[in-house]
Amino acid sequence: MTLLTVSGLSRSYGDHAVLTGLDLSLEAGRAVALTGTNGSGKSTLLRCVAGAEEPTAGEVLLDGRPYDERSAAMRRDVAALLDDLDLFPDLAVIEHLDLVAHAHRAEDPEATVDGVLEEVGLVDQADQLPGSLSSGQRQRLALALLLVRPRRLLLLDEPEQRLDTEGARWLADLLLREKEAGVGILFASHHPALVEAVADDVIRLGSSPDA
Ligand SMILES: Nc1ncnc2c1ncn2[C@@H]1O[C@H](COP(=O)(O)OP(=O)(O)OP(=O)(O)O)[C@@H](O)[C@H]1O
Repeated sequence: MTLLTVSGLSRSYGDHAVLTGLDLSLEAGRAVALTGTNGSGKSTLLRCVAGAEEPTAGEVLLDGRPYDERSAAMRRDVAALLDDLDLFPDLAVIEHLDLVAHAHRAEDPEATVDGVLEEVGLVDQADQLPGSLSSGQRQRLALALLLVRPRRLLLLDEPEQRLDTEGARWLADLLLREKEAGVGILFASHHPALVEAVADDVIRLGSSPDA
């Protein structure tokens, strides 16, 4: 069964048609990259798939069924890093991770959180508040929030942003490991090396060449 199927997806803002009749499918353990110029519709597509935005036409199926973000069971399968990360200003890094791990009933939340802090390189920042993090550390926290919860589909909007060179390589390894674990990944990126390393298929939105 195909993990994610998007068919005939269109999204317009007024008379500006951003996406018209887009089709894609993604199998478990594979990755599809969305590339294209600024404004070509990558974030719009990810937001429509995540249920954060209503498509003008078309449908999004998860395991062959219409994706409904009101269903807790379906939400559990889909972990998204979009452009809208909201953090609690008075909860430390580790408290954010604890909260999400517990909310998603991770098997051993403490061990999961400790392992993820190590994985994303935030052990020394575990007790810091979000406002005191560097922008790259904040991005690492955003990624960590995906890793402490169950997931079968990752939706990632420019996951490489604000990461240093080593961080970008780590991210590629991380996403390859996610694929090996059977997770499907749909991600938008402006980072050719990440796309090359991780994507099985590339969908280029818009028509003019990417920068
Ligand atoms: N709420 C909105 N109202 C009007 N226009 C919008 C809205 N959201 C997005 N757009 C427009 O839709 C187009 C696609 O935007 P989108 O953010 O999907 O592009 P993108 O490919 O992700 O770009 P980038 O590479 O800059 O992240 C842009 O022209 C944008 O201005």
